[in-house]
Amino acid sequence: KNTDELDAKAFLAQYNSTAEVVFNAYTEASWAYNTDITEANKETMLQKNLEMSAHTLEYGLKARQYDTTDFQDASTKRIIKKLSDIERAALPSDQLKEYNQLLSTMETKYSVAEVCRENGTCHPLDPDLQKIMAESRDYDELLFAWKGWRDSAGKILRQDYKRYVELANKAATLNGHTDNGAFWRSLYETPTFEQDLEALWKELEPLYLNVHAYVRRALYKKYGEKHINLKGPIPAHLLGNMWAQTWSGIMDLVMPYPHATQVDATPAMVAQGWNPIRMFQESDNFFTSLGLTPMPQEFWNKSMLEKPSDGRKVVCHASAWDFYNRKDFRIKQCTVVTMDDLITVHHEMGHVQYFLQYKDQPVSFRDGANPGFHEAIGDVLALSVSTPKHLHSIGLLDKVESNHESDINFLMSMALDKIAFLPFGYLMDQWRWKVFDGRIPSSEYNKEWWNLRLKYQGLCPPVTRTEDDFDPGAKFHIPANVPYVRYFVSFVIQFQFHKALCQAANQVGPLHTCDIYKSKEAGKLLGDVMKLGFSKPWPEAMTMITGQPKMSAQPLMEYFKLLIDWLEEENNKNNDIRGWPEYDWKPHMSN
Ligand SMILES: CC(=O)N[C@@H](CC(=O)O)C(=O)NC[C@H](CC1(C(=O)N[C@@H](Cc2ccc(O)cc2)C(=O)O)CCCC1)C(=O)O
Ligand SMILES: [Zn+2]
Repeated sequence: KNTDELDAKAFLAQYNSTAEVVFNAYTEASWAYNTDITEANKETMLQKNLEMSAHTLEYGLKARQYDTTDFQDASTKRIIKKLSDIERAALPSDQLKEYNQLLSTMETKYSVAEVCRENGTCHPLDPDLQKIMAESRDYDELLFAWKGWRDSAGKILRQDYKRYVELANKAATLNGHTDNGAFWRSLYETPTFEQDLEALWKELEPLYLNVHAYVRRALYKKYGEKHINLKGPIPAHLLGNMWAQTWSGIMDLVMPYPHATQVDATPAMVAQGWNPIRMFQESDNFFTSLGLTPMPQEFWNKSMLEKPSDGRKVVCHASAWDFYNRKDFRIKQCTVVTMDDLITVHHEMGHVQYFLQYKDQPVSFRDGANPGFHEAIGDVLALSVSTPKHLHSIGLLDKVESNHESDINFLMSMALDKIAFLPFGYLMDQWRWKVFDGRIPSSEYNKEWWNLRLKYQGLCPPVTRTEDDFDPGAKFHIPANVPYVRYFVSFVIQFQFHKALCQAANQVGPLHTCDIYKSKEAGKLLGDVMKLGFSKPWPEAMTMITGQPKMSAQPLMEYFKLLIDWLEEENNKNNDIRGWPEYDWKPHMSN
């Protein structure tokens, strides 16, 4: 083994400069494919992916030659260790080709899927089916979209997925992991990661049960006892979202005080003629108000901020892209003019801000401190933007009342996204970790999916599901091979960051009214952590922001304190039970 540290540093310098070229070539090809799905673009992307894996293999095998035990430089040790895991490049070349082919096939099938009516009109997920799921209040119309999407996008992926699992696991074991889920969890460098997550969930579950009970009562009023059992799970297609992962789509059905102030800025955005560019400029303005970096001109020139109208097939699922040349950063988003998408704009811009802040790190450190950090940045700023005070300041709410009823309305709208999301963010990778480690065989993919959906979210399918279905495949991240527990982590830590930044900004008053807009102190705190990238273990980054190294549910619960007390009282008044003891109840099925 080579113990020469200077030799290792020279090796890493060579890695870094060659990696930028190879990663850039692949990212350009992937962008070309994602923004114009054609066979030719797919072939080019697959070719560039193979070239990137060849580079990873060559340098990974060399990295493994070093014994870094006595190295002085912590960064050199850290990069050598990271390069030594060569992921899919460990596969024999024919299986690597098969694996890459599977991934692009699954993502393509998902992205081009649509649901057709008897009259022949067909609906893509974006924007058609998403709009139906958020806006329709017709039980059967919702069922048409919900079942149709799973028939068109989920079902057809089952066999591809089964083979993908085998190859992903093979690559993981060739890199010394027990399975692919263990590899994914290793990115958090936290031996107690699973226990920590379970402890957070146990702390937060009572909040979710109160929101679930309250929303179930509202849906009971709307859809009646044929479709809602006040002691049972909620049919999964009634929550305002295709996956019931966020529930703000049904805010109109659950608003506690309909006569208090509105919280939805969408009508004002539309009335004032906002367009996608304006939404991104507004977000850029918020970031620069904190003293963070403005989007470079190349971002505005090369991003795809709207669904193309020239008939091109694109991957509409929003995403942020680092082209690994320290200059080129883009967002691809089929933006629609709604408050929901203004939040997503901030989420994606948070990724690009992170790219900008760590762009001068070695390539191996151009990542979040952990994947949850990368997901949290944009959402932290969105917590300030979402306040009635801020929306009023940018002309999207005509009046702001700071009274109890308006507070409860606002907190309910936030809870329908942030609290409703927690069980979904947690269960997605519980299902995948069990698939990867074999606890869920392919013969039980769908049964176990619905067991987790019942256990954590208290949902049931509106129609019978069988193993002919593959409902997990109907959620982007599953066919797209994108881990998901990062979002659960993000939804917890973003409130820790929000609290810390509000303190840095000398904001007084309750956490849910804090707006860090224009605070250079808050911006510096966040910017300094983003500059680190992946160069330090994430507890160090957590300590830089919050003064302590752990994930904590306390700031989230502090933020929602008023609502938690109100819900407890309201659900008691209605004699509503928390949970779904009649767990095997099934909704009436008309057809
Ligand atoms: C090249 C590349 O892939 N880059 C990565 C970023 C990176 O790794 O650098 C990336 O852009 N990933 C796409 C993904 C998109 C979105 C998403 O999928 N969100 C989750 C969960 C959620 C839900 C509500 C919410 O408020 C926040 C998150 C979902 O919708 O289920 C869609 C809407 C928001 C974020 C993303 O941005 O995380
Ligand atoms: Zn994200």
